[in-house]
Amino acid sequence: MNWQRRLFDLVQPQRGRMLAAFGLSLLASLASIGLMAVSGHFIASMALVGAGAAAINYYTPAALVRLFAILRTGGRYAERLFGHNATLSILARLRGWLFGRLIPLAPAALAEQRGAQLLSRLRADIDTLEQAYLGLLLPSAVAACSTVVVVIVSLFWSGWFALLLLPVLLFAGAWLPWRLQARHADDAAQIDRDAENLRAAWADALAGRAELMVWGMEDALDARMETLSAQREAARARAQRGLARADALLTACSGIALSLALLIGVLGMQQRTLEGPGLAMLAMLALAAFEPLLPLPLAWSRLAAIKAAALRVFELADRTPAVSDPVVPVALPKQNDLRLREVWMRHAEHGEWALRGVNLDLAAGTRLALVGPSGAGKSTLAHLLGRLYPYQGSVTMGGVDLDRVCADDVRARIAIVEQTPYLFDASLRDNLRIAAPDADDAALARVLAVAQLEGFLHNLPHGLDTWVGANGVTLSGGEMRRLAIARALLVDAPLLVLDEPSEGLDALTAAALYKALADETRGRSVLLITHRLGGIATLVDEVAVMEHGRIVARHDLHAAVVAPTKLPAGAAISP
Ligand SMILES: Nc1ncnc2c1ncn2[C@@H]1O[C@H](COP(=O)(O)OP(=O)(O)OP(=O)(O)O)[C@@H](O)[C@H]1O
Repeated sequence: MNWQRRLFDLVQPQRGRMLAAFGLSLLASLASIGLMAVSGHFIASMALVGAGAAAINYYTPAALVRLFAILRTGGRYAERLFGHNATLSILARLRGWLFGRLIPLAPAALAEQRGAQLLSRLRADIDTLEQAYLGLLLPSAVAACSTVVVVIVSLFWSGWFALLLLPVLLFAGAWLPWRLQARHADDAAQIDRDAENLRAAWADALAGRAELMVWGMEDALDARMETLSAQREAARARAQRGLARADALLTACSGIALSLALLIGVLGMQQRTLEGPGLAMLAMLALAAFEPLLPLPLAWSRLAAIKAAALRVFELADRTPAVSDPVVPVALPKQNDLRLREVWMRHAEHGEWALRGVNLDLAAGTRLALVGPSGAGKSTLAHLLGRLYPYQGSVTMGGVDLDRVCADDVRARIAIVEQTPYLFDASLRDNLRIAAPDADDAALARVLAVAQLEGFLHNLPHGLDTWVGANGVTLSGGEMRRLAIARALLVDAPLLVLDEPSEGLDALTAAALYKALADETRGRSVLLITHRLGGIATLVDEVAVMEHGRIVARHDLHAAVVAPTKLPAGAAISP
């Protein structure tokens, strides 16, 4: 299906609003043309009456002038109202639809997209698509229908005039805008590319402004932005010149049409087939016929950007989620024994394997620390358990493969605290309630206390209503991580996976955290991913060592001393 058809199908539910806006816009346009034509006729007639040349019916044209004037003014107002209403509904529909498509894609199927770029591009693309109706389709449809009506009306006055007017209108209303957009398609693509690069550079510069200042990179970034802006401005100037030329040609065409009207009118008067008022009316009609065509060059210059935005949005929306729920999902049994057999996983389709045949048994109630050098694949294992990436091999819980279970069911059994958790630009309360929307303040305070944030909460003037800022910008790394732990504790999951929970914490707080977590998760399984082995014996009973995507050793912490060669360099266990 081509992009126009898909876009049209998508906005189908708004067709009532779109049709209403079209009807009103056409009414306003025809009323405007009618007003000019009847006024021309009326003024010329009145002049002739004044010169004593004729007597006329004064009331009908005067009433028509008033009617057209009212319709034009009212129509324009209602057209704006309905047009913008239709556009906003289209925007809401497109945003909702795209959001629904993108969420299942994250993060695996969007792995190669930079977050800032994706965000800025989507915002801009959806805004561009919004113009497809109000900025392109509506003016084109109104211009086409108005032209047909003008030509039919002209036929009643002069067949010759209609015949000669038609090609001029077609040239100005169809050929000119089409030629303009075809000629400047490259410029439009360049403007589009530069705008996207500029937006991404801006987003990066804002997010990484501290680094840029520390490393003195502001000048380099300024220079890059200047180059991009200059390129974009040059393309815009070329496109503007093209637009100005098209506008000038359009004005020239209306002059030609006026000349034709006068020529044919004068000839008609000589042959007594037309009178003075008829000539004035034809002249005004010729001029007014170009009014609906005036927005077309600008409207059609948007086509390339709209097409590019639509193709990008559809390409993204058409991606298949890397992990999707099975067609016929199986329920998880009550048992919570986790077993991994020969599990292989990578982050991108043709990328390096991050897990290379992992075998791991985690019987219900087991508390295990997963240690190993950086890049060994520990966090990847956590992602796998969160059903965020596809894997090969077998991962079962209670004997049922997680592939056969709905991701939501898996996440109700396995709560994961990411190494770099994400906090939303919302209050502390809202960030916690993502995990348990019905949790009351007492429950939130309780899990915050387990996460050793009781004092922190106590010192906040706005308590749970405190705004944490975009990605928890107002919090320290350690506070963010503990907030994420508190969030995970709200889900009473039988298996808790903690990725570096003590990172950024002083030794005393880390020890208190492990102790509180041990009490809180009594009877449940814990998988603790960590580099810092100090104090872990409070929380876990066993240690597994991971290297190059495999588990290479496993030891009972309370029974044996861990083989030093299998621990990351510099690590030492102190119970
Ligand atoms: N999103 C990603 N896309 C591509 N490759 C990734 C991604 N995340 C991790 N990797 C790669 O996968 C491998 C395993 O990374 P992982 O984060 O699981 O290691 P880790 O043992 O948790 O390391 P650390 O202790 O430093 O957190 C690494 O080679 C890493 O570069």
